[in-house]
This record gives sequence, C-alpha cells and structure tokens, in this order.
Amino acid sequence: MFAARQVFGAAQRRAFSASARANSKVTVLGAAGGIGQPLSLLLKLNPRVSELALYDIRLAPGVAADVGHINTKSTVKGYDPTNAGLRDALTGAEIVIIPAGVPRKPGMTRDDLFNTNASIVRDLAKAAAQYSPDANILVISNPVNSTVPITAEVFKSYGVYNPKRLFGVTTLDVVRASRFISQLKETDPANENITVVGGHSGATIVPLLSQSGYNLEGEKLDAYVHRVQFGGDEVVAAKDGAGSATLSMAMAGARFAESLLKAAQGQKNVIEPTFVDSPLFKDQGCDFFASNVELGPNGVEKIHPVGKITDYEQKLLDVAVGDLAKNIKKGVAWVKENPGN
Ligand SMILES: NC(=O)C1=CN([C@@H]2O[C@H](COP(=O)(O)OP(=O)(O)OC[C@H]3O[C@@H](n4cnc5c(N)ncnc54)[C@H](O)[C@@H]3O)[C@@H](O)[C@H]2O)C=CC1
Ligand SMILES: O=C([O-])CC(=O)C(=O)O
Repeated sequence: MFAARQVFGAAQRRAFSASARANSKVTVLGAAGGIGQPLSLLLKLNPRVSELALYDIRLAPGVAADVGHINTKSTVKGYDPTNAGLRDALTGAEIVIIPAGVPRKPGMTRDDLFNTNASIVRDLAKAAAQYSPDANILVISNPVNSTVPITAEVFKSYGVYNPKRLFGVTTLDVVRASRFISQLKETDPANENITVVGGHSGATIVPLLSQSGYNLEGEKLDAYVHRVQFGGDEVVAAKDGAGSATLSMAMAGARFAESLLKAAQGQKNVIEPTFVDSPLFKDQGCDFFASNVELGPNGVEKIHPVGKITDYEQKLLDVAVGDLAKNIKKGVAWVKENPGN
C-alpha cells in the first residue's frame, strides 16, 4: 500500500477501515485516455471503492486487466461498446466520472472542443440517464462550462434530473491555485486552500486570493490570477500537440471522487469547489456556477456563497459571469437542437 500512503493522509487511511465495508461502484467513461488511465489507477488505490468499471471505445479491457493486478480489494472490469458494455458499466454505479473526449492542442480554447465533445458527452449522458439515473455524475470533458448544462438537459429529457448529483469537476483550478501561491510564498501547498469560483475556462476561473488572507498587489496579483486562469494552457504548450493536463487532472478527479465517497459514507463538513446547478447567479443567466459546496449523502448538501471579495475580484467576477452565461446558453441551445437518436 505504499502508493496509497502517498496519495491519502493518515486520517483518511484510518477512515478506510470503516468505509471499506461500503459498497461503492465507480464507473469511468473514457478510462483508456490520458486522464482515464491514471484516474483509474488512483481509484484502484482507494479502499472506499469496492468496484471499478472502466469503459472506453478502445482499450478499456487492457487497462482493466493491468489495474486489476494491483493488490487492493476492489474488483475491476473493463467494458467496450460491444455486448451492451456501456449499460453494464453504468448499472449500479454510485459515481460516474466522465473524462471522455478530445483534449486541446496549442492555439485552441476549450470552447474549440465543443463541436467534438458535446455529442460525446450527450451520448454518454443519455446512457447514464437510463442505466445509472441515481448516480453522482462528474463531468471532466471540456468545455465543462457547456458539457455540464448539456448533461443536465439530457437528464431532464429522461425525467431523471437531480441537480444535487451533477458536478462539473473544477478541482484542478483549486489544486493549481494552491500550488501557485505556495510557490510564490514558499509555503506548504498541502496547507493552502484558495477559493476559486466561476467556471472552468480562462476568464471564467476566478481565484479569490483575498479570502485566504494573502495580499498580492499590482503586477504580482495580475500574474498570479493569469496563471490560475490559464494554467491549463501552460500544460497544453509544454505537451506541444500531445494533449493537455492528464496527471494533475487525474489527481484532482480522484480527490473529488474521494470527497463524494467520504460524504456518502457519513463524514461531515466535506467541502469541495465544483460547478453545479446553483442559485448564486441564476438572475444573470448562469444556471450553473462553481463555488465551495458542502457534500453529503445526497450529493450537494449546501452551496456556499461567494462571500466577501475585493473590488479587483468583483471585476473578475463580473467578466466571468458574462462569459459563463454565454457558455451555458450555448450548451443548452445545442442539445435542444441536437437531441441525438
Ligand atoms: N475538467 C478539467 O479540469 C479538465 C478537463 N480535461 C478534458 O478531459 C477530456 C479528456 O482528456 P484526455 O484524457 O487528455 O484525452 P484523451 O484523448 O487522452 O482521452 C480521451 C478518451 O476518451 C475516449 N472516448 C472518446 N469518445 C468516447 C466515447 N464516446 N465513449 C467513451 N470513451 C470515449 C477516447 O477513446 C480516449 O481514450 C478532454 O476533453 C479535456 O479537455 C482535461 C484536463 C482538465
Ligand atoms: O487546458 C485544458 O484544455 C485542460 C484543462 O481543462 C485544464 O488543464 O485545466
């Protein structure tokens, strides 16, 4: 369990002995991809997971055979589209994580992925609405600002939409915000917890540094905010055409899944930032918004407000809300015009 010790803290490991009894099937759709593989690995190391269902249009049985040799208790099975594989992968899932879709290349925005990924997410959401309507659905596929509303519309069309169980995974923004401030302040990033609100692309990502008591100013503050907003671009540029963040995203996805499982298994005060159906900016056209959310056995327990912010942060937020409203509207309009078969 060396690796599990690296990934999970002592308190979490103690909780595992009690939680390992729980039956938690986690399904990954897109499990053979750059995110899917390390995410599946991390989920295999998590004793809260009792069953891991790995689905992809290619290579998932191979990934499952490989991950399945790791000596933790959970069972692992790979599924492909033959023989109702998607149905079987989803049936009985408590958590469905969706990293299926294409990643960016240099010069692209996340919105440039819309044309390809919207239909992939729509079709997987249709399957989830039919075979795992009560599961927590975690959308990683970009553009998250639009793929989450698409998923919501699909669930509504099947009459099974539960706003408390649909999550856009924005954890990576908070992971980056913590890491980047720790590099500036020479602190331990594990102790940093920077609130990030809004959405998951460029100017819709709004770090609220002031809430952590930090007081960067001028160019330093601008540079920090820009790095958090465009951290994904750093990785896209460095990978030089071979994709976007996969390993840090796998860590962030595994952290979010772990938080949901902890909350489902009775732990209190589990708070994660996530992009959910939210009342906070509905009056400005944002039916979805990322802020800190308390998780519980029913998914979303309590959506935290944005809280006290500086004038500088308010300006960032105003821009974010405007962009986000457009991204959300685009997803909803597209899926209404393209309901699929
Ligand atoms: N929310 C976030 O913070 C982040 C989101 N992403 C997004 O995650 C997505 C995946 O990225 P990578 O893993 O790097 O891409 P990848 O191309 O390495 O993997 C994607 C996987 O999805 C599979 N796939 C495609 N269509 C499918 C379908 N209909 N059903 C099941 N599987 C299908 C592919 O076969 C492939 O294995 C991208 O859209 C990327 O932009 C990436 C990083 C962070
Ligand atoms: O930048 C991308 O395209 C992938 C992503 O969402 C991120 O790394 O935050």
